[in-house]
Amino acid sequence: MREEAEAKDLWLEVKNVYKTYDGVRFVLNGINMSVPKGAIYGLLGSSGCGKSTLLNSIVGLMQLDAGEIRIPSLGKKDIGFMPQELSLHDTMKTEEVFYYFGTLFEMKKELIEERIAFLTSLLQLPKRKRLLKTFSGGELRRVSLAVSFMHNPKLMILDEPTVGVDPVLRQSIWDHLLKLCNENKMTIIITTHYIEETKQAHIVGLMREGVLLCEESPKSVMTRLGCNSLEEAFLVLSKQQALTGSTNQEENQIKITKFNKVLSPLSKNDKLFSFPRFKAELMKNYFFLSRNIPLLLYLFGLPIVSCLLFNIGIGYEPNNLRFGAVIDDIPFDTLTGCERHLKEINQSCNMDYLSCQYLYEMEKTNLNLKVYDYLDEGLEAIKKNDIWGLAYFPQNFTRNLGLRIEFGKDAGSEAVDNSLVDIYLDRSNRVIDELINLNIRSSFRAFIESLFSRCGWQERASDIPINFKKPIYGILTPTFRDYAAPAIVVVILFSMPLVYGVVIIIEEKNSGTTGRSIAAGVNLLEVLLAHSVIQVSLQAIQTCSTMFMMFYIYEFQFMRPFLSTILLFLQGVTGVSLAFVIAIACDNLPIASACCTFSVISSIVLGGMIWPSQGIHPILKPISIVMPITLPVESLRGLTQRGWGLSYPPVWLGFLTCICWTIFFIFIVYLILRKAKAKAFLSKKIR
Ligand SMILES: Nc1ncnc2c1ncn2[C@@H]1O[C@H](COP(=O)(O)OP(=O)(O)OP(=O)(O)O)[C@@H](O)[C@H]1O
Repeated sequence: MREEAEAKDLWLEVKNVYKTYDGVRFVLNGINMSVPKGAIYGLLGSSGCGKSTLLNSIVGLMQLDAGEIRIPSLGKKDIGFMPQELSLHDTMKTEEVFYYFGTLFEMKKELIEERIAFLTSLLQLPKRKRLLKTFSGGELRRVSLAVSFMHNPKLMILDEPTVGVDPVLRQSIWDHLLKLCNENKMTIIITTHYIEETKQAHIVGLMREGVLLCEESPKSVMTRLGCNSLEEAFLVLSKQQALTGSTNQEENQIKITKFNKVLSPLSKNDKLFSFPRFKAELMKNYFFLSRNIPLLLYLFGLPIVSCLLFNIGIGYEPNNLRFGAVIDDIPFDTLTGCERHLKEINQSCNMDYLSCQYLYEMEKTNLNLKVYDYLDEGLEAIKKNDIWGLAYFPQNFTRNLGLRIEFGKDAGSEAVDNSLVDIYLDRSNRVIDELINLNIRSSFRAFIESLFSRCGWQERASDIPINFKKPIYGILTPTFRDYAAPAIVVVILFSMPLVYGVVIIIEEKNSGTTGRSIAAGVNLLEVLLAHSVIQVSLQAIQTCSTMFMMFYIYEFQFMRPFLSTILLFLQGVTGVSLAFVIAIACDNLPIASACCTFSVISSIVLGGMIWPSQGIHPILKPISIVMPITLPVESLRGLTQRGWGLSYPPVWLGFLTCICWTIFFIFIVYLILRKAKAKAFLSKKIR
């Protein structure tokens, strides 16, 4: 086969190729094409006839349904490809684009500079320091054309390079192409809408509805059909095709099911990994990131802002909670009256007005008391949301409580029953309800302690006989913030790379940048490795800034700093690898965003941030345990709050979880990429 093509001196042969996107209509419908060495091959056809599909299939970015592409003597490095769309990051400068492709093609710096100077003058490119996003459409096409010339390839594949270019420049591009063919024996395949300009080509292929209607020199086709222009010849051939109806869509449908999926030889890379290509990718990612100030602010600012918000917004006790009281056992009907009385009793052992004494302690908490005259009035206030609850002191409360305190176990049941304070609550808000409950109990203890102290009785005898000693781990009075802090740190570091990675990779994919790089020789391993290096570096910075905020500025308990840092870093790497899975598997940004949101929300809900994983429903428990953040959160608690080391199972299980998930995600990425379909998918926007 190879010998056959070489014998004919063909650089490229396309044999009987078929391609359908929807399984119904054939965009390429049995195309045969032969491109001799050193020729300009003009591929002509109306919009949508399949030209770009054919070119993309030739450079290996698309899978064919049947047929064969033969490129016997050329590798990826020998091809210069200019896709129909720009497929370059528009936040890069012209010179950066040149350096990116130059590095990728392993060109020396001097040679790159030489080519920049030459191509800038030939194609009248704008200044090399300008960002692509400031260019007009025509200027962008010229830059795109220039980079495909960059490395003096043997075969140029140009998809509409002259669109939007003024006629004089168009002619000079054609002159240059002819010169390259004549002097350098370069072979060029060029598609264009301007049919007449292909008169200068050595061969024209006229394409319609996925079929090549003819393939011969412009002169020969015009002579054969007796036409004065190529435009006219194309019209005649199109009419003939319409009359014979030679597209045979149904027949082909049957044929194709028998064929295997076909890829161009150019889809293969010479090496699994090349350092210059990796370096070029790294360079491109760096340029992209360094130009994107909002993105940088997001990446470096968000961990800090999240920590700030967490510390400002979460865990502080709600204060000024409105609470009512109805006092039926004493003549004072306002708190002011109570206060006046309390001043009178001063430090004495006074057993009068005990409801007042209790309310006085209650007011010292974060309850904002309001006294009502009647119980109904107070209950109405709860219903109207004026107060969160109400304490009702029945008649003779003071006398009965006094009896209860004085006679203890000998106090009669009447004294016990009538010394109760009735509490009515709006329990619709669990957190506030718990807080009010706590305040009611703690102020009662304070009131009894104060009474015992003033009466010279053993103060401690009034307390419940339970003594909380200094905690073995943790602090004496932990708050919700202490509980949630390790989880929020893990969630931040897991979700940050997730969002960033997915957005960047999908954006690159959809803009065709990845596809163009792949056509130029980069492989997906290099693309992902370059992204990994950038992401892991960002991850390291984000880990340090998050830890600085939480453990240095906000002084959360922090033991085992080294192991904690490693764990958090690994957690971020898990996020990066999950980002790769989502970005490669998902078709578009909204679906990918939904996947990210789901991953983050399920991690927060099931990962032990809001509620301990030990209390999760038995059905969800196994899922919760294997979630990427559940065990790492426990591990971080063990490290920072208990000072445990790697020998403790809760600690090493966290590390193991991160490592296992990372390996699993990388394996999924590998499986997806192994499918040739993914290659076409990655470049689906290259048109
Ligand atoms: N990814 C895709 N999924 C589905 N259909 C597609 C896809 N890409 C192209 N097509 C369809 O295939 C047909 C051929 O498209 P192609 O881009 O190859 O045409 P073309 O000849 O290059 O057109 P133009 O000159 O306008 O660029 C069109 O009808 C187009 O809508």
